[in-house]
Amino acid sequence: MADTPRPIYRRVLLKLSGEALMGDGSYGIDPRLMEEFAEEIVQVHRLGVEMALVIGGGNIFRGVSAASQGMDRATADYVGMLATVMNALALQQALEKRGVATRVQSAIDMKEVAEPFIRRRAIRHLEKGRIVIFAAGTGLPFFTTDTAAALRAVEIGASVLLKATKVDGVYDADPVKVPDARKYDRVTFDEVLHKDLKVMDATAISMARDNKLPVIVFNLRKSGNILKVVAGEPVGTLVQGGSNA
Ligand SMILES: Nc1ncnc2c1ncn2[C@@H]1O[C@H](COP(=O)(O)OP(=O)(O)OP(=O)(O)O)[C@@H](O)[C@H]1O
Ligand SMILES: O=c1ccn([C@@H]2O[C@H](COP(=O)(O)O)[C@@H](O)[C@H]2O)c(=O)[nH]1
Repeated sequence: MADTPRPIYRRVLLKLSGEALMGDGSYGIDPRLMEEFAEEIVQVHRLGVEMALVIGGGNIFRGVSAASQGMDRATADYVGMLATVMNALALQQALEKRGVATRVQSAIDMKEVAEPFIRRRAIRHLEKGRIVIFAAGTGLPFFTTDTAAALRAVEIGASVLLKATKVDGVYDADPVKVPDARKYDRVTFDEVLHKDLKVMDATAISMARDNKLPVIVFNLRKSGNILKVVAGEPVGTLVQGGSNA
């Protein structure tokens, strides 16, 4: 029997791609995938890792796309933030089915479905072993859930920001558009910014850099990857400060 993985982090912020939830569909949530992701998150949580989650909304609505078709950008962004609340509630349900206590905290007040975001309360939930899902991004238009993830990670004192997405790391060009793009095992925040590598937005990268928060970008669609990353296995790309030597 395989050894139980030993986590190297005490508290993590896991950012889940909304788009990855679509699976092979073109919109919404693939229920089978949601169950798979929830199962893996619960396995990591059972290792004793304090887990906070941020989930994107790209499977339902992206403000910038709607704005390009004529919708007012701020309004479109509020719709996008509400989309992340839908994903958060669906994920909460999938986690709680597995017997884990969770709390959703929303950056936009909606007391019938979620707690408001209160930093000290979120930390207390984590200390009590609850999984906390941060919904509605930062609560502000013109931002993204990647920035919300970096912000919340810093606020709760997470040791690392894990960006679980559709690609298996940071490349020297968008691998979806450039088939021979080369993947980095490690890259600095400054390189990501200077080369304008768009795997995460610049605000999120700057916030992580300024607060010395390491970021690991990896593929959510490869089963077992979250466990591997938390156990310190070299999966995806590590983005951090300093040199890559
Ligand atoms: N240099 C790069 N290296 C890796 N991926 C890149 C790069 N440039 C652009 N990308 C794109 O960035 C995407 C990941 O970021 P994006 O913010 O769009 O998605 P997400 O955060 O996974 O989804 P969501 O917004 O739905 O939560 C990848 O799908 C990839 O095509
Ligand atoms: O702080 C935030 C976070 C998100 N938005 C809007 O929501 C959508 C979905 O989030 P993704 O990060 O793209 O998954 C985003 O396109 C924005 O429109 C926001 O305004 N502020």
